This record gives sequence, C-alpha cells and structure tokens, in this order.
Amino acid sequence: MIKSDPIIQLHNIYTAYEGANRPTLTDISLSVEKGEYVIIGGPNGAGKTTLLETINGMLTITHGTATVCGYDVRKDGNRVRCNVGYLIQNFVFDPLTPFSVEEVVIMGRYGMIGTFRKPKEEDHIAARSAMSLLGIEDLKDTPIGQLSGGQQQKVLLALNLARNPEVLLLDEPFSNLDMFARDMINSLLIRLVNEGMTILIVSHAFDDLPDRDVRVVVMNKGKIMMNRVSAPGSVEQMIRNCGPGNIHA
Ligand SMILES: Nc1ncnc2c1ncn2[C@@H]1O[C@H](COP(=O)(O)OP(=O)(O)OP(=O)(O)O)[C@@H](O)[C@H]1O
Repeated sequence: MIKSDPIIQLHNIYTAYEGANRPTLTDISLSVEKGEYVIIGGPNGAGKTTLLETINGMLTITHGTATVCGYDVRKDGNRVRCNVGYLIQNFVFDPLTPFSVEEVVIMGRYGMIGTFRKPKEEDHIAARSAMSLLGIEDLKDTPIGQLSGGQQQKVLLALNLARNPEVLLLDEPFSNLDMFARDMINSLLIRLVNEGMTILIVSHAFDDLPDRDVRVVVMNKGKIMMNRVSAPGSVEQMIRNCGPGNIHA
C-alpha cells in the first residue's frame, strides 16, 4: 500500500502576531496523518491557539514550510480554510445578532456556495444534518443571540460540520458545556475521527478520549515540548509531566 502524505506538515515554523517584535511560535515542526486525534496541551499562554491559527492560515508565518490538506498555507490560505473547520475559543454572539441558528449554520457552506449566490437544497440538507448531529434542530428558527453560551457553541460546531471539513480544529470545545453535552460531543468527535476526519483539540478535559491511540502535543513558551502517540489513559499525566514546574525551557 502506498503511504499518503501527512494531512498537516509543519517544518521549522515561526509565527508572529502583527506588530510583534518577535515570533510567538518558534521552530515548530509537526506531522499529522489523516484520521489522527491530536490533543494539544500546555499552560496558559503556551501558544496552543496560535498553533491552531497558524495551521488555519490566519497568522503570518515568517519562516518555515507549512502544508495542510495538500495546500501551502503561506500561499493558499483560502484553500486551506475551505478544507479546515475551526471552532474558536469562547466566542459569544451579540444578543442582537440578526441571524437564526439555521442561517448561522449555513454560513459554514459559504465557501462552497460562492459570493452573491443563494444556498441550494444540498446546502440546506448539509446544515440540517449538522444541526441534527448536535441535537439543535428545534432551535433552528431561534435568533442566535438569544441562546446560552453552550447552545451557541453547539451551533458553531454545527457550522463547521456543515462543510464536512477534512481537518477540524477545536479550541476548548467543552468549556461552556454541561456534562451531557460534553458526553454527546465527545462521542460525536470519536465517530468523526473513526470515519477519517483529522481532529486537533486544545482541551483541559481528558475524560472520554477515543478508545485508540491519540497524538499528544505539549507546548510551552511557543515551542513544542513533547509530541508522542499514546494510549488515551496516560494523556493527562503526560501533560502534567511537561507542566511549568517540570520543564526548564
Ligand atoms: N493577538 C495577539 N497579539 C499579540 N500577541 C498575542 C495575541 N494573541 C496571543 N498573543 C500572545 O501569544 C502567546 C500565546 O498565546 P495563545 O493564545 O496561543 O496561548 P494558549 O496556549 O492558547 O493560552 P490559553 O490556554 O490561555 O488559551 C501569549 O503570550 C499571548 O500573549
């Protein structure tokens, strides 16, 4: 069998925020195969969100090579973002946002629908199917700003799933969720990864990981301190072992 290229390949990457006089990420190299479940851990300010936004082509890479879904992130950021879903951390809609839940979920299809075109039947079907995966069909006509934080988070996950991404980046997806929603979304993520989606998740919650090996990437001070495939049971301890008291970077 011919081995395909990794779906994410970062080599010697430096990423800088606009106006910053030095890069936030330094010398990042990371390979992720299609269908991997990757947990990104590390202390506050370590660079976890910055890593997700680098993979999604949202930040300036000042040095190194980055390929995601076969596209060069530095040259083809738009194409990368068409194939990657990104759930950002703690996003809250303004209470007066004039869109219903279904309208927000269908925004996930905009890259495919095209500018100034109306959603087709297939876009509505994809949006409804994503809402059904998250159990939010009954909210479809509710204005998004009238939902709770946890409900809005489910809508944003549905928006990302409506476009059926090859890679899903999740930044603290469980932070606003009750235990039932966490269980439901954990099972959904495990199903998606078993079907071949590649998932990278920044999380401090390690219950209910997939019943298979996961890749654990631990960051600190803008660098990757550890990158290892491990059994799910040892993830939390591995991240603790690389905690601020135990690393001297
Ligand atoms: N927009 C920005 N402009 C300049 N620097 C930023 C910006 N956003 C983040 N940083 C800096 O980049 C570093 C890494 O931040 P990042 O948000 O990636 O950390 P994190 O590991 O995701 O932290 P947390 O666990 O607290 O969410 C921090 O020092 C932070 O101050």
